[in-house]
Amino acid sequence: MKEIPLVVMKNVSKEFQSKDFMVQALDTINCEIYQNEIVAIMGTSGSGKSTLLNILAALDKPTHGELIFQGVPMIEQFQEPIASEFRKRNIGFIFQNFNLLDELTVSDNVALPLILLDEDSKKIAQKVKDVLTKMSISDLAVKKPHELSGGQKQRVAIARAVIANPLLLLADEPTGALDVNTTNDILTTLVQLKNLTNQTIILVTHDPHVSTYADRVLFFHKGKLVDNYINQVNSDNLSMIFDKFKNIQRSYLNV
Ligand SMILES: Nc1ncnc2c1ncn2[C@@H]1O[C@H](COP(=O)(O)OP(=O)(O)OP(=O)(O)O)[C@@H](O)[C@H]1O
Repeated sequence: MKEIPLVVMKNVSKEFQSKDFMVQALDTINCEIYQNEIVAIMGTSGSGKSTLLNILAALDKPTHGELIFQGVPMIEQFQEPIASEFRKRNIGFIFQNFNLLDELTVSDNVALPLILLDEDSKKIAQKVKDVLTKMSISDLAVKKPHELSGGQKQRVAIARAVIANPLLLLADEPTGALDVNTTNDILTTLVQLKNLTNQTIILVTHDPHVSTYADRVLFFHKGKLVDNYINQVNSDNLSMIFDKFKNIQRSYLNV
């Protein structure tokens, strides 16, 4: 039996109309994302990556086309207050700059999504304990974000993103502020998380090395989905991804 995709995009387009001209941020995107996949999104600046993440998170609405989430067309999910309810229940966010609240402890930062879901405080305490253990950061529970390294901050942010068991994790340059070793450590953690919990992760990156950790790489150019590379076992994926990205950049620069 064929697996039902977690997300289906059918002819999804997004246009931004300003006073004098129109920007085609996304142009007729057709794509399926499956459960338990890590999908990397690469593309030149302005190719529509952030617009795509915003639409997947119901922070913005496509101008044309259809999004189907778990087999159900998203219609009212693009309208508040249903949109924020949809996000709370289904989407976890990971950002380049972590977006932790400085005045709260690690535990309180991680608890936030469950507080927003009005969960019982005893349950929250147990879930926070469990997720901190899973992320190997139990020893950081009472620290404040300013006392942590970049890698530790991102681990806390990942714990916060997954504590409510969202179906989809959206990560915008999750390792953009980290050094190479910490980047590898965080990406290995995301892969383990995916294997452990069947998590689906969509991450935007400019870095071909980061994309080698994904199952699949989608390449965007001028709002179009122009290529799709499946990482292979025992293959030089880095060179393949690097070449594809370079070609897209070349055509962008017209050289
Ligand atoms: N709110 C908006 N109003 C008008 N134009 C917008 C808006 N948001 C994005 N755009 C335009 O849509 C296009 C795609 O933008 P987007 O931010 O999705 O690109 P990106 O691939 O994420 O770029 P980057 O890698 O630089 O972050 C760009 O031309 C951008 O200027």
